[in-house]
Amino acid sequence: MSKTAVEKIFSEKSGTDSKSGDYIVANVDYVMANDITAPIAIDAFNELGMKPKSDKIIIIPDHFVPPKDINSAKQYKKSKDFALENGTWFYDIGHGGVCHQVMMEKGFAAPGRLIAGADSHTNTYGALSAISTGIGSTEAGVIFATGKMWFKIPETIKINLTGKPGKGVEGKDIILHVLSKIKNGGAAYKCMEFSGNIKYIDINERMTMANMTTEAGAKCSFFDTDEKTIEYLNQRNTGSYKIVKSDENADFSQTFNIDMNNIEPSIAIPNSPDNVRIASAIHEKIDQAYIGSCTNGRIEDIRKAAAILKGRKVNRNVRLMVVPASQEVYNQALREGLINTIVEAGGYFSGTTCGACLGGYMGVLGPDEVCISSTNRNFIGRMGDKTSKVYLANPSIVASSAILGRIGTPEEI
Ligand SMILES: CC(C)[C@H](C(=O)O)[C@@H](O)C(=O)O
Ligand code: SF4
Repeated sequence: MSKTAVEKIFSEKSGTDSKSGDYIVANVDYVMANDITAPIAIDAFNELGMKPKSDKIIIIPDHFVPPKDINSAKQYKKSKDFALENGTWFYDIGHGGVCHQVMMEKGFAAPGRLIAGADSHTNTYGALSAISTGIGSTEAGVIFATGKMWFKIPETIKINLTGKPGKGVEGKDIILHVLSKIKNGGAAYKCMEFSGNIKYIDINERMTMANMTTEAGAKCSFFDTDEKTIEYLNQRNTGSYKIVKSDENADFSQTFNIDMNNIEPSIAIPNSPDNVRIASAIHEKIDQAYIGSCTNGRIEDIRKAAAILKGRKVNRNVRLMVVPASQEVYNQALREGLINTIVEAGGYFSGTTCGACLGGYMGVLGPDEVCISSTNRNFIGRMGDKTSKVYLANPSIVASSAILGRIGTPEEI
């Protein structure tokens, strides 16, 4: 029987011959939790009175670290104590970063793996042909103890990419375009598989796209393994993995044909990531420009921002925040002199954290403030006060807007 990639991986992990719609219990390769979700998972785990499957557990404090207040210090400490006591994988402040970026960098994400994470953007590792999905914190606690979890195998929506992205079109623009078609919730409990001309899309951009499949409600995402995937994996300590792909005649629940020639640099306007407009049509005045997060806080994103900021100045009415997605990204930006460029332009460059992406700290928006952001969500109050507004765009547009003092594209500076 022909199968989709997701059907193949779930069949293998459950030792069954299953198809979409089947309920199975699967062996999970890794389970990840962060400083918000690990404390809840630990409580659930403790109730079970079992020994932890430590080699499968990865704890990555990121949301409110370095701790911003006493409560976040308690969450961080509880996560860290559990990790150290039980010998799980643990990436402390100074060694880690935003959980999804760290999962990719440290080689946990690899083709054919099944990874569960107590964070909704765990979908990101589909960029490396893994099946990875966000789960509840208490479910994560059960995987800590058993190494297994039940799943309903999702159907797969095929996103068939034709053509070639034009000038200024990045992975962010492609996924915003896809979201504008598929809509918020349009892929609920489905796998979004990107196929066709993925050769034009670099791994960092595939990560951005896989990351934002969560905003369509997708259970997971999937890109085929190609030369770019292998090149990325060869630089990481992945151990062995198995390349899996959908059969030609597999049963896809829906196919979307997207011609990348028709995609323009785009912006999601408040208050939903699927509320997408052509970037050149938006000129709103801004108070903050934010580059960071698991969506677009990678070295490639910071390079793009620095190239635009070089020799220019951030508008006096704007605070530009650049927050690398991991310590590795930070270190690389330092080596390449990108931090100098950004700081000399008047930007604020911070250590790695989720921080303002979810309105936590380090750039929270006040009443009526407007932010252009390279992150993934612009819901009401996402980055601060409920009257504040968030526009989502690629990092090049965020950097040019920081210079202009209003939303604008690199062509306008
Ligand atoms: C706090 C965390 C559980 C949450 C998520 O699950 O996605 C956060 O990362 C977010 O982006 O909103
Ligand atoms: S960077 Fe933002 S979207 Fe990503 S895990 Fe952190 S809070 Fe969630």
